[in-house]
Amino acid sequence: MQDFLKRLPKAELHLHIEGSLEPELMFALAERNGVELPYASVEEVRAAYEFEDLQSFLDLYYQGMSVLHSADDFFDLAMDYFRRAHAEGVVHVELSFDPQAHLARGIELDVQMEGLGRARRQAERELGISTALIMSFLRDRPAAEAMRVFEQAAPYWETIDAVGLDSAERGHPPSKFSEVFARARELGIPRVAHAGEEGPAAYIREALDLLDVCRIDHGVRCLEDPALVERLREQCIPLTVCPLSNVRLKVVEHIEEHPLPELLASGLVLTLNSDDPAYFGGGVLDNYLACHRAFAWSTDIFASLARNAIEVAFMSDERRRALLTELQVVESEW
Ligand SMILES: Nc1ncnc2[nH]cnc12
Ligand SMILES: [Zn+2]
Repeated sequence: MQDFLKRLPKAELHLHIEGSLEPELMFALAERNGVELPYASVEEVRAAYEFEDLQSFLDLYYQGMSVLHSADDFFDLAMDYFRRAHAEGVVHVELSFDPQAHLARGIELDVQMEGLGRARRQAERELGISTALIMSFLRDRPAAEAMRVFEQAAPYWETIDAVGLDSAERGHPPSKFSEVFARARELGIPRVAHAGEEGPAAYIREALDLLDVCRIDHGVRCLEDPALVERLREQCIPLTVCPLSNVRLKVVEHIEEHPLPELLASGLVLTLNSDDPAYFGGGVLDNYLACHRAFAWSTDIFASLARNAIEVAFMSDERRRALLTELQVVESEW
């Protein structure tokens, strides 16, 4: 099974590129940029990754990304991740990034976009990985700031595949960002949003009704509202589920208690993703393997999860056809 899961062509739809910053690279970039870290060693960083909830993780996540200064730093961050993902059989990565978190530290959007853009092109050329870029807005900061940043990003709208919504969920409902997302819609830019990770099922409804999103990131708390589950099923709204993240952020206590089996039984379109692989104990393959250990699913179920991700990804029809064929080959050879 391990071999099968590795060979499956996996598309990752929910990945914060800043959350892929491994402690080794964090130290290297801190030295490159003269940033002082509150840790003496890589081991000490890893030992600090004990989270009580989403906010306790976000505190370290924002601190960690303070080592990113130049376009080369963003390039190294993304390339480092693309190489690891490639080794796990990931063929398509949709990376989210948090422009406001970097702008607030004085790192210009041009710097962020240059580094990430260069890494995307190199990954496509050297690793054969296709990529999409999701510009995420921080829901715990003012909506007016998100709007300013989005307008400032006008020169890059063509290279942005979607806008997203992330950071501290509780107390920051999707409705706060109605205008920003309406602007994205007006421009023809697709929309996704974190909802129902720590926040209530009502936030998922809001994301659908007010932000007109085509996917929900996490969404696991939809199960608290059976009518909503039925709506998600009927409208085929995909959930980008991140099981290891949910365990590490105590959305669930143990992976065995994760609602994935119930979500599956409800007929929802599900995908498996890593969220913040450097902080939560592994990449996409580790998430597939964790589900294998916890739920002993058949190869058919894993193949259908991988197929869902390819089917709902932001990619060209030609690329989608090629990856679906690749998936079929792996399935038939197994
Ligand atoms: N799991 C998560 N939820 C919300 N915002 C995030 N930013 C990075 N990871 C996140
Ligand atoms: Zn996330």
